[in-house]
Amino acid sequence: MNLHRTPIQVESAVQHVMQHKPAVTVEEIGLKQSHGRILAEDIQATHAIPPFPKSPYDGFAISAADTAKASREAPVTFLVTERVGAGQRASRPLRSGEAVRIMTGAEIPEGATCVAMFEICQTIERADKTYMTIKRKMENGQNIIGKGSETEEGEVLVLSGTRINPGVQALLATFGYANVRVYRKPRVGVYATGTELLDVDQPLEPGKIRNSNAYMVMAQIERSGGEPVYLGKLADDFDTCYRAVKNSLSEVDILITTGGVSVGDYDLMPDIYEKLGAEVLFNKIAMRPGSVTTVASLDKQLLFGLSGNPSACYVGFELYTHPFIQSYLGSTNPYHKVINAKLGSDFPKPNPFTRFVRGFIAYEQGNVRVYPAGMDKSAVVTSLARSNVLTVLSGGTRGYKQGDDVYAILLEDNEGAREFHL
Ligand SMILES: Nc1nc2c(c(=O)[nH]1)N[C@H]1C(S)=C(S)[C@@H](COP(=O)(O)OP(=O)(O)OC[C@H]3O[C@@H](n4cnc5c(N)ncnc54)[C@H](O)[C@@H]3O)O[C@H]1N2
Ligand code: MOO
Ligand SMILES: [Mg+2]
Repeated sequence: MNLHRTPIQVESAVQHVMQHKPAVTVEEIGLKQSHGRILAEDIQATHAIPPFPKSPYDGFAISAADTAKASREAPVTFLVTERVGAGQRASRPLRSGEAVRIMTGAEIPEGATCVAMFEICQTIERADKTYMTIKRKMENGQNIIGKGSETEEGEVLVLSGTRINPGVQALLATFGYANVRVYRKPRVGVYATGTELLDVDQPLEPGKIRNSNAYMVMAQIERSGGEPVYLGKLADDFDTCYRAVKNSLSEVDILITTGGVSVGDYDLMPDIYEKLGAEVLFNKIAMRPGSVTTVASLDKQLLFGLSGNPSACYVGFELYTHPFIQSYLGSTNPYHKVINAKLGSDFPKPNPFTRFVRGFIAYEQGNVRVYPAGMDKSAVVTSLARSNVLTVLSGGTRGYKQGDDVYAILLEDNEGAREFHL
């Protein structure tokens, strides 16, 4: 076991991971299932919006020219010939002196050049006929949503690589995409290693703990857009772990293990990578927690050796596995967004390595503040429950004070970012 590892910088570790370009594949899925997926095709307007001139109001479709002389003193009267609701069409073109009672969204009848809202018109019933009077002049085109006024046919509206949000889904439906081409989700296998691990449904035993990492990581995979595949927990036995890891590689696109990456007697992952013939991209990063996060590559597949310590495991996933899953998804914004924020409370402990403090965001009097979510130790699990940001405290010899300017990495913003800089 080589006890001396050379730490690399966080950004450089991210680059090492992201230099691996996975072979993305595309699948076609139903529109209803597409929310949150990444588009693998541009969305082009298959027709103009609106596809016909339509009324934005409930009112009367008339010819504006007929109102040229209308005034309070001299109202103009129209014969109401028919009524059209949205989805209906007038039976014939409108003639001068006629009005069609029209509802919001209905097609403007031929011959009509404006719509007068009900509120400015008066309706009169006389001898079985309906008339409408108006006391003001209307303009040509007034209250008409013109054909193609929103978008023309053929316009590219959403680019491939974009996440499908509710608005994109509305566009897909508008243009008749009953099915849509999206990038296939990578299957991300998860093994939790550790002889001390109990299943969730097992009672506590002396010296043992329940396996929380696997469930945490599976939720992180889902949050990042991947498909988690739980492969189980493994006792710290070399042959068992080696065989399990080797055999699972053909079943998944990406493999995550938790635990066993440090320098302890039962930390088996370094030897497993060696026996597999995998190339270790890095096994020490200048960060806390998660400094022992290890990533190895084998036949174009990446193996993420996340730490066993829950907070270290969590941070290692968000910094390195998250963008890789996103790049598997063909996303043009694979990274978490990094924003400027003010530190909400003092953080007196200095650290030579950059810290990624699990925290939460608050908006106070127009300021974005970030607060630590609880105890800030690698072995801690409780603070993770309240975390939605990683506050970045650059390494150095000083602690941080309330109000200091810091970066915060947003974990629950699903738009992402094109680049990642700290
Ligand atoms: N001599 C040194 N010791 C350690 C170093 C070091 O540089 N020199 N690094 C420390 C750091 S930093 C970390 S982080 C941990 C990393 O440990 P491992 O990744 O090897 O993980 P394990 O030893 O397997 O477990 C560590 C810890 O986490 C608990 N654990 C493991 N799996 C789970 C799970 N699925 N759910 C919940 N908790 C889990 C395990 O019981 C241990 O308590 O090493 C330091 N040591
Ligand atoms: O890798 Mo350890 O989490 O730095 O604490
Ligand atoms: Mg260990």
